[in-house]
Amino acid sequence: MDDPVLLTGAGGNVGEAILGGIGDEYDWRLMFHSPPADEPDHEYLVGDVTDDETVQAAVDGVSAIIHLAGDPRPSAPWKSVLSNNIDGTQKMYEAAVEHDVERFVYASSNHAVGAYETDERTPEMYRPNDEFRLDGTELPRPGNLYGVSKATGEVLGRYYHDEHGIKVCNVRIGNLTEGHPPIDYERGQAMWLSYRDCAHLHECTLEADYDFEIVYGISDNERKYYSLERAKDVLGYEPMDNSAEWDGDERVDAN
Ligand SMILES: NC(=O)C1=CN([C@@H]2O[C@H](COP(=O)(O)OP(=O)(O)OC[C@H]3O[C@@H](n4cnc5c(N)ncnc54)[C@H](O)[C@@H]3O)[C@@H](O)[C@H]2O)C=CC1
Ligand SMILES: O=C1O[C@H](COP(=O)(O)O)[C@@H](O)[C@H](O)[C@H]1O
Repeated sequence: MDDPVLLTGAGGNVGEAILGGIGDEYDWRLMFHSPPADEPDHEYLVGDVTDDETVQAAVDGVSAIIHLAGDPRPSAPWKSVLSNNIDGTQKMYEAAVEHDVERFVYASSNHAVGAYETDERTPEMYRPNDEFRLDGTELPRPGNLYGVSKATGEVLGRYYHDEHGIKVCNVRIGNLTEGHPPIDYERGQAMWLSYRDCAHLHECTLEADYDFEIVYGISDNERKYYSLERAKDVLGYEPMDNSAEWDGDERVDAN
């Protein structure tokens, strides 16, 4: 990839995981919401994804976008997700099409499908021997307004792909936690995404050949209710981590 890759939300947790793993592999253009404390190693700009001028400057000349910026709180109120997540994502797509960007990788969420976790299915579906799997072909089923905004971001991608041909990969990220899986949290362990798997998965989204995809972004956890088949088959994702190999913050079954 010769032209820069735009990473929005670069100062957040997912941005940190991506840059920590594949920071040296690409010519990045980073977008921050507020000025970074330390001088970044890459070209960067500061601004809001709902601001047209900033978005135009951010997108001009890039070949791909990994769009992370937004309000990540499952409890986020409508006003915030409407602006930061939905309007911000639509503006990014519009500019991407205008500037002939080849591919758009969108940070969707487990919360776009959170309401599949019904009282009848839980907590068994968080456990290794349960066979219930979501695979990305199911309809969105959000359990909160944040999830509604993430599902809407996926649908925006569907529209911009179908109408304008941009390659789109929606990554329904699980629970990104650094170092070890979430502790005493079965749901989080079932959808753990380690930092190194997060970086590798995003590298796959930048390299693989696809048109429009919805994949799950989790590690290869023994206990899981999201299928990784699509991410493996289409993107070539080869996750290295598994929450079942951990007892709290201790690795009990090292690779
Ligand atoms: N961390 C996780 O486990 C998961 C994260 N995600 C998604 O991944 C993305 C990144 O999440 P995190 O890094 O965890 O969150 P974060 O809060 O650490 O990072 C988000 C970044 O976006 C920036 N931002 C927010 N609104 C903005 C706006 N209007 N304009 C420009 N920048 C803005 C924030 O300043 C922040 O640096 C989010 O879209 C979130 O919904 C989805 C599922 C799980
Ligand atoms: O989309 C997200 O999901 C993760 C996991 O959800 P949780 O409700 O089990 O905590 C969340 O931690 C993250 O903040 C959010 O952006």
